[in-house]
Amino acid sequence: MRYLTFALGKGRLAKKTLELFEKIGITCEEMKDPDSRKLIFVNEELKLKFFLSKGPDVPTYVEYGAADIGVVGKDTILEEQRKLYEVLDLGFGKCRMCVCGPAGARKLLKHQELIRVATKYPNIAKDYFYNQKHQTVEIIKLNGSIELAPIVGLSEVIVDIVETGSTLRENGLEVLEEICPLSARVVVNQVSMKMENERIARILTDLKSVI
Ligand SMILES: Nc1ncnc2c1ncn2[C@@H]1O[C@H](COP(=O)(O)OP(=O)(O)OP(=O)(O)O)[C@@H](O)[C@H]1O
Ligand SMILES: O=P(O)(O)OC[C@H]1O[C@H](OP(=O)(O)OP(=O)(O)O)[C@H](O)[C@@H]1O
Repeated sequence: MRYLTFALGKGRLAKKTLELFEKIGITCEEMKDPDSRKLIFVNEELKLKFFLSKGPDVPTYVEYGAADIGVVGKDTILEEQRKLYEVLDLGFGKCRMCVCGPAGARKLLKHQELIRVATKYPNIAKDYFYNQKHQTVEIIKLNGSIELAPIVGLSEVIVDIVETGSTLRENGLEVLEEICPLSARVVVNQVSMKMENERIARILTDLKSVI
């Protein structure tokens, strides 16, 4: 039997993902060591391998078949636009993709003005403004602390993740429009889905029974 390989994002979703796998009897003790710098872990008995990558790289590993299965946020799936199957909503990592800014920016959106949009998610922002709202905007790609952009005058609004809303509140910003709800999803390589259908289907059934 060949190894089934799982790609997990090493950020916020990792702990809950491992807890969920543990509930269905898939454990990888080694992965829980917070001091470890090791990136790939093997469970010989179950013939499974797990590796930790940057979240946005999970869909890449899965598309190319370097991983059979991945767990990643819906935001990353939408942004990366990789060829894969999204098969299960795990129901954790819940948050929303939103257009945010100071209250005063509301009228700029309403009047479809040519505004600047700062974001870590340029593809999601483009799709929302160009295809859904038919509003021409300038997209400015940032890599983090997106809420800074409207405060320092880099952009009028941002497209970013909102979970509790604390970051917005503490910076005098608010949700202006909601783009879509987000949560952690299981993704599967398109060839693995056929070649390893039985094993993958069993894992998905087990996961569904505990979420
Ligand atoms: N408050 C939140 N902020 C950001 N992401 C969240 C939040 N709540 C849940 N998530 C989900 O967790 C996923 C992982 O987020 P995390 O911040 O750990 O890594 P990342 O932003 O993908 O990568 P990095 O921070 O290393 O650039 C996100 O893609 C999103 O789906
Ligand atoms: O609604 P809240 O609960 O405040 O969470 C949302 C914030 O958390 C994320 O940032 P993160 O901590 O990943 O830092 P980053 O902006 O540097 O990526 C996200 O980009 C928001 O800034």
